[in-house]
Amino acid sequence: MPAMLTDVFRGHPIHLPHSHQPDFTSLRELPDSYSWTPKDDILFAAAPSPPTAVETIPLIDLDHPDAANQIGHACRTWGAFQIANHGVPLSLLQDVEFLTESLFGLPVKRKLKAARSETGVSGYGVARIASFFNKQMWSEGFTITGSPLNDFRKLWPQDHLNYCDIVEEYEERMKKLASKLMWLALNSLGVTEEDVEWARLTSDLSWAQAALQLNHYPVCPEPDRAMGLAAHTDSTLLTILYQNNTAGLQVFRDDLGWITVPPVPGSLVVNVGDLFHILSNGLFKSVLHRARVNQTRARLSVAFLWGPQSDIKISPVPKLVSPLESPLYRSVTWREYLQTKATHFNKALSMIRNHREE
Ligand SMILES: C=C1C[C@]23C[C@@]1(O)CC[C@H]2[C@@]12CCC[C@@](C)(C(=O)O1)[C@H]2[C@@H]3C(=O)O
Ligand SMILES: O=C(O)CCC(=O)C(=O)O
Ligand SMILES: [Fe+2]
Repeated sequence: MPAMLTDVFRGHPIHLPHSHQPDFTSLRELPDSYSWTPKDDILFAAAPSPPTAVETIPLIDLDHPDAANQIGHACRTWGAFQIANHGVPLSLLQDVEFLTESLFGLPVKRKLKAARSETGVSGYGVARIASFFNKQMWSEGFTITGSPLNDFRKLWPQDHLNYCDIVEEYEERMKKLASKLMWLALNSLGVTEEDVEWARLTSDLSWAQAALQLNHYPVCPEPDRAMGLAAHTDSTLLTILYQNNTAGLQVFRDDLGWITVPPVPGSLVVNVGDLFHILSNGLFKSVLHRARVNQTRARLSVAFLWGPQSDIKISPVPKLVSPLESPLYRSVTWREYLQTKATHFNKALSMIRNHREE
């Protein structure tokens, strides 16, 4: 039985105030506990891109003959890109959006019946990274790992099976797409399946696993002072994100500041996660991103967080390490990395970095 994400935080309990989750719709003013300043997050006020900024992450057509190189370039420069012609039916994206809207539209009391436990991964609550900030985020989330059946039964006693079917189909499509994207990106560096031992051993993707994170950013009375989801990198190999038609996702570039990722109907956003940064020996950037909120429109997003089975050791592909240097990172399992992230948050990558002799 492979080690599952479900168990990852068993020894890492976290106390988050899910049960104090407000009914956002009833708040006419931003409570002080939700008002962010640069003191709460040093990047809070970092150069926001002007609304007219022309530069943003590329939109790549997966049917384009040069898609692999375009993806490789985007992974090296932005650590993120959008994709069109990805093969996931629009009707399935609409079903997932409908499910997400229905879930967060339930009364808070009902959602709390499926609250995430202190040592668990699945369920309703605030994002795990909330524990690293003094201020609260203007959002609510629901995480799915493994079967959502138990949680969904609590949320929708009557029609949970329909919702389970949507999740199952979505995850099936996403896992194939994620694998395709990973190989396109690696191929652009000259890396093939022969070079990645753990992926070579199984052809059916059984080396991989995923979590699905549903996010809801309600309408906010003072969006400029609020934060939907604070700046973070994902701990994944890749994350595939569906966003509804309301802007809010921003990615950070040292040279440009925060750049908004405009929603493009039918397309999906792809983020390079920390494990892909490690695997590529630092060539691909894991993108720092966050979600801002909106005064007139609620925002929804669905993140497919994809990585290897918890006990597979990920280390830089030898082909990408110069013979004169040691690999940039030591090897790490997803379990170990998530636990390091749960304790050290944005210092996690530097904690597994090999320090080179000067
Ligand atoms: C697999 C995972 C990645 C994640 C932690 C988790 O165990 C399940 C939730 C994921 C999520 C989603 C929102 C942002 C994030 C940083 C968080 O707090 O929970 C990510 C975690 C991550 O990528 O580290
Ligand atoms: O809502 C978004 O656009 C970002 C969500 C996100 O970063 C996440 O779920 O990890
Ligand atoms: Fe994220």
